[in-house]
Amino acid sequence: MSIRPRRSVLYMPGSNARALEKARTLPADGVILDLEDAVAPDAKVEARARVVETVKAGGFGPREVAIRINGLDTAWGSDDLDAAAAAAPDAILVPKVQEVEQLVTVGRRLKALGVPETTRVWAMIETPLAILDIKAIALSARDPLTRLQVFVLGTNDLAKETRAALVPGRAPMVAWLSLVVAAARTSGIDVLDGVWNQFQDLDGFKAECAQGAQFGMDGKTLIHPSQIEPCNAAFSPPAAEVERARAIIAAFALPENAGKGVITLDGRMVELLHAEMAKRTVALADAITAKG
Ligand SMILES: CC(C)(COP(=O)(O)OP(=O)(O)OC[C@H]1O[C@@H](n2cnc3c(N)ncnc32)[C@H](O)[C@@H]1OP(=O)(O)O)[C@@H](O)C(=O)NCCC(=O)NCCSC(=O)C[C@H](O)C(=O)O
Ligand SMILES: [Mg+2]
Repeated sequence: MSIRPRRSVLYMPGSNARALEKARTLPADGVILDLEDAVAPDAKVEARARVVETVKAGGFGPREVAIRINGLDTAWGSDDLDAAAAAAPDAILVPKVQEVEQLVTVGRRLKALGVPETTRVWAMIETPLAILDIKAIALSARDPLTRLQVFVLGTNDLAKETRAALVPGRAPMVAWLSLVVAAARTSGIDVLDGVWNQFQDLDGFKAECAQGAQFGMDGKTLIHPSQIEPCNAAFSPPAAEVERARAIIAAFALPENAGKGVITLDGRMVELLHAEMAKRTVALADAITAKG
């Protein structure tokens, strides 16, 4: 089982040269070089050129690199997509995806441009229509044309579009967040939680990381470097969980348990499904260790 950790993915405005420079050294699992909401209209064209140059220059090591383009219904989206395609990052993040057709359009363009299949598509889930049509959007990942790999929650836009409050604990959004995770799991899509805006409130941030991890999300999107380390910790399997997972795998490998579907380990029932979960936990832990 091969897993790419996506615990922490840091946005940086494409217009901020200093931030882009730091992208190669920060301990985030990934970075999103943003051309959309973090960049003012007057700075969009210059930011696009800077982001493309940055990605082409490489040097990101194990960090996954995504470019967030503007929507294809804006004045910049089409040129952003062509420019991002030429830079061939690990992923192109499409904002405000709310119907499958948007992903098909992007997939067709990448194919027509001959972009290597290693460049995948990530979709921002941040509108009411996306939430209501999340099953169809997730299932579209089964068509290789879409290259769909990751859902990125846009909780700020969700708050804007629905008028739901952004409050600690996120009670107004809980149903949407867990629905997105369930849909993603139908089609092998990873889920990144939305950002925590009050970046100086690290306790609040840690609580939201823990909540995202409990929902089953794979990681969280970030806005400030100070959020990276606590986020990595929150989305890494705890040592005790990894130890227990290794014990479960070892127990099922014992000759006396051969062919069994259920066993007892330390007074608890353990089924083969727990062994499958344990293998994933160990694979994730090993992938994190391998990153160094
Ligand atoms: C939020 C910020 C504007 C704060 O900036 P600032 O006050 O300058 O931060 P600091 O002085 O504390 O910075 C300290 C050093 O860290 C570097 N830094 C800061 N932020 C980043 C970053 N994101 N990436 C890389 N490096 C960063 C500074 O350069 C300083 O470095 P040094 O010079 O060496 O001391 C700012 O953090 C920021 O712009 N964050 C990103 C904002 C962003 O990208 N927003 C868009 C994505 S969020 C979104 O759109 C969500 C979604 O769509 C939704 O709907 O919810
Ligand atoms: Mg948004």
